[in-house]
Amino acid sequence: MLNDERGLYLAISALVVAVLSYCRKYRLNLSRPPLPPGPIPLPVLGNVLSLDSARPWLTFNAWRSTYGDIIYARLLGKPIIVVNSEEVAKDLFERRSSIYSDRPQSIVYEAFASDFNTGFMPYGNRWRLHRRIFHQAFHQTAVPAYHATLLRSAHKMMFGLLRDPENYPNHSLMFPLTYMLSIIYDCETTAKDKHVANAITRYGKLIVEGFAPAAMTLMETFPFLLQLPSWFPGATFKRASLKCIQAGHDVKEIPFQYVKERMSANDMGPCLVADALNRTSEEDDVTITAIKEAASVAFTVSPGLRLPIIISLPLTQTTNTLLVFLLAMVLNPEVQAKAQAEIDRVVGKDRLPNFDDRPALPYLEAILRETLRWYPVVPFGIPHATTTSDIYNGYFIPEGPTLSLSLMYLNNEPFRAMTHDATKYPSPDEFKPERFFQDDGTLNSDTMRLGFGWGRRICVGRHLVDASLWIAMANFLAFFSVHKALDEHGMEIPIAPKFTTGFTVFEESHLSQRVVC
Ligand code: HEM
Repeated sequence: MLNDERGLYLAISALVVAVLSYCRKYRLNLSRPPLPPGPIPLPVLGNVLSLDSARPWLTFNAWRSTYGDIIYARLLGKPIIVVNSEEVAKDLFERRSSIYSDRPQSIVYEAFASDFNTGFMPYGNRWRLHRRIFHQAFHQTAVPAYHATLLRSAHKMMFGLLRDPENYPNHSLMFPLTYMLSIIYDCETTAKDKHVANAITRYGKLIVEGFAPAAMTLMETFPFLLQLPSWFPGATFKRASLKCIQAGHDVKEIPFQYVKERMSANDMGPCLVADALNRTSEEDDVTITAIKEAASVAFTVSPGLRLPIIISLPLTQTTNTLLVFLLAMVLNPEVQAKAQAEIDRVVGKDRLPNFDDRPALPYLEAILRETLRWYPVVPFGIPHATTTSDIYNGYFIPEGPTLSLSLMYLNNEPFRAMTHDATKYPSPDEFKPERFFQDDGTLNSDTMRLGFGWGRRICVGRHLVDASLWIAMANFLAFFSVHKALDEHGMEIPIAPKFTTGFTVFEESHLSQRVVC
């Protein structure tokens, strides 16, 4: 009897709490400003059925014309906020960066050895430590220390192109891999150092295989799939996860031990890991772990990469930008010729360009900016999330990790909408480096940093990327040209630019281009 009374009492209490909490939520909903406008969601599915999954930017563009620059939608129960203009992006990610610098989390990050990736990490102390390590190595005034390495890597790419011009996408992949291995681990891509490169390649391969976007959605929807024992029939995700975790451990440890051993043998040149270790006490385990993790981030991979060789995401982005540059050159031979004439005038024909030539080559500078504008290769950016709720322009922006306030859904077409905003960039689809010049013939102040994100999560590698792309483009144009390939009758094969969809885009029309010296 006593038990029954207690049970009844508990049930009534639970009911009262539930009703009160519902009323509180209801009152709060009534008293708070409205959510941003957006399409009406279906129960459970949200707006997922109206989304073009292969080309979500088409849906976002359609929504944009109806709902404006900031849109609220739900995808399978997950709220997302689509930011559709540069102005709103700056307001939120820069002016209110203390609120909008988190990242949405997923249970698959840890299961697929991606939780140590700075780009996916929640806003907090571990992320701050990573950013500090990157900042020390890659801030604007640190980058000239890498000029010699970048130049050497560009020359290596040129030798590759000279020997084997057909294979230029591959040489464009090797270029960032060569300089990054050197800058981070003082390691060459030679046979002697193969175990470092092998650990990186194995990690990349396993992540790309195991971390496909469809599998990721399945695991997020049914997290128990990751709890199954690995021997369980059909537990493929679990087995893939275990392999990735091992490879994730190796990709941090093997290159790190390589640096430590060479430091002990006094056989180490300057590099990110050695420099960071020299600044750190041996007992500071937290920082040492962060050094291992941050160093390997340059070699981390994302879902959906479709490339001839799997290297990392940051390096792939550099390669993809170079391939966009080559596409722009083959489609705009007059731009290529004008840049080559500038290089011939400033550098002459007896040597190759180096970084000292940069201020005297404004047209090449404009080509670099126009390449970043014409086709940004990280069309979705990386999603941001809020740490607290906010009110923006009269709209309520909810708090919480499920709020994916994201460049992700902002970009590709919307992001291209920013870089293709006809009021800022007239005739936006045309490749016109001239748009970056002022009436007096000098370059304007628009350095196209738009493609590297905003605020506290802005790309840490942007200054290095800028220097590496410039030196690669300068050396390429000084020595090579890219033209349309010829068919068996000697006629030019027309080029139809084709880009992969996904997190990072890869230009695929290279089969109808040829590089000549
Ligand atoms: C053309 C090449 C590259 C492009 C276009 C690019 C672009 C981006 C973008 C759009 C973001 C997201 C920024 C945001 O959330 O607002 C990002 C983040 C990041 N990038 Fe890059 N990136 C490139 C190369 C690199 C390289 C070479 C590195 C190597 C160090 C790198 C390291 C990172 C890291 C660590 C983050 C995450 C930052 C954070 O979450 O705090 N990126 N990048």
